[in-house]
Amino acid sequence: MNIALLGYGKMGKSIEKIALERDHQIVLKVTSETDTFDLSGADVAIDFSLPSVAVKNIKRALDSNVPIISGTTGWLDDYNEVVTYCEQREGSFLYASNFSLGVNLFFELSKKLSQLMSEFKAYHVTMEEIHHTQKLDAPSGTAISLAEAIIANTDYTNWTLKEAKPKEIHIEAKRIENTPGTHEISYHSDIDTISIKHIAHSRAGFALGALIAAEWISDKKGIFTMKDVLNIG
Ligand SMILES: NC(=O)C1=CN([C@@H]2O[C@H](COP(=O)(O)OP(=O)(O)OC[C@H]3O[C@@H](n4cnc5c(N)ncnc54)[C@H](OP(=O)(O)O)[C@@H]3O)[C@@H](O)[C@H]2O)C=CC1
Ligand SMILES: O=C(O)C1=N[C@H](C(=O)O)C[C@H](O)C1
Repeated sequence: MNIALLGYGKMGKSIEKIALERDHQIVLKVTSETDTFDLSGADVAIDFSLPSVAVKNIKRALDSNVPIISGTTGWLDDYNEVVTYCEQREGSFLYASNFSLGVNLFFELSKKLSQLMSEFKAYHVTMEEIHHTQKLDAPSGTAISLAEAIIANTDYTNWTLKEAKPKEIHIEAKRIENTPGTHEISYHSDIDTISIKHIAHSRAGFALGALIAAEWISDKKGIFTMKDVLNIG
């Protein structure tokens, strides 16, 4: 497969390594230094760039009729607009806040736990996410996905980085050098705490998941999520 990398930073480079191992070719690498680019030689585009440029990149790929997956976080206020743009062009688009198999299993585990815990009002939920210090957005896209799923399955109404009021989920976003991504969800009562935690040991899981998604979407039309790719949930 001929792959265009829209963003060639920490994730773009991790994806390149695994792509070459899987016999794909990288035909384009776009960075902040790139003035103009041509996607005509690409079978699929993979966007891991910046919150401020992701929407423009995704639209560029859709305009070129190239299937696009995006892992960039922090731009989701524009998600519905991108979906409409994709539908109008009958294109192919997949966004995931986290491409790793482990986190996608963790999403399912958290959903089931939230359904169980919603009956037990003595417990309240909090979340902690830890990432490297270069991360631009907080909370992480993964933490937002986790919180939104809890909200959909319980009486919680919203998440906050500030002190939580009743029915709010407090998310603590910590930044520590060289931390690829850790997410922990805890249900606290006066008597005890129940926690589940996912720790990424490297970026390899995100990169492998992104490539699997790129391979999967390359011959499809529509708007997808990792649930479609992994067939879980
Ligand atoms: N969904 C998931 O599974 C994961 C998502 N992420 C998300 O992916 C994004 C990227 O992460 P990461 O690789 O660590 O970040 P980096 O900062 O390491 O890389 C960002 C890249 O985007 C490039 N860039 C800047 N401007 C543009 C532009 N206009 N068009 C295209 N590329 C541009 C940068 O260029 P330059 O090199 O010149 O600075 C750089 O190469 C973040 O939003 C992060 O949260 C990260 C890991 C997993
Ligand atoms: O910026 C990162 O590094 C990561 N970002 C994603 C997020 O915001 O959830 C996924 C992963 O945790 C790494």
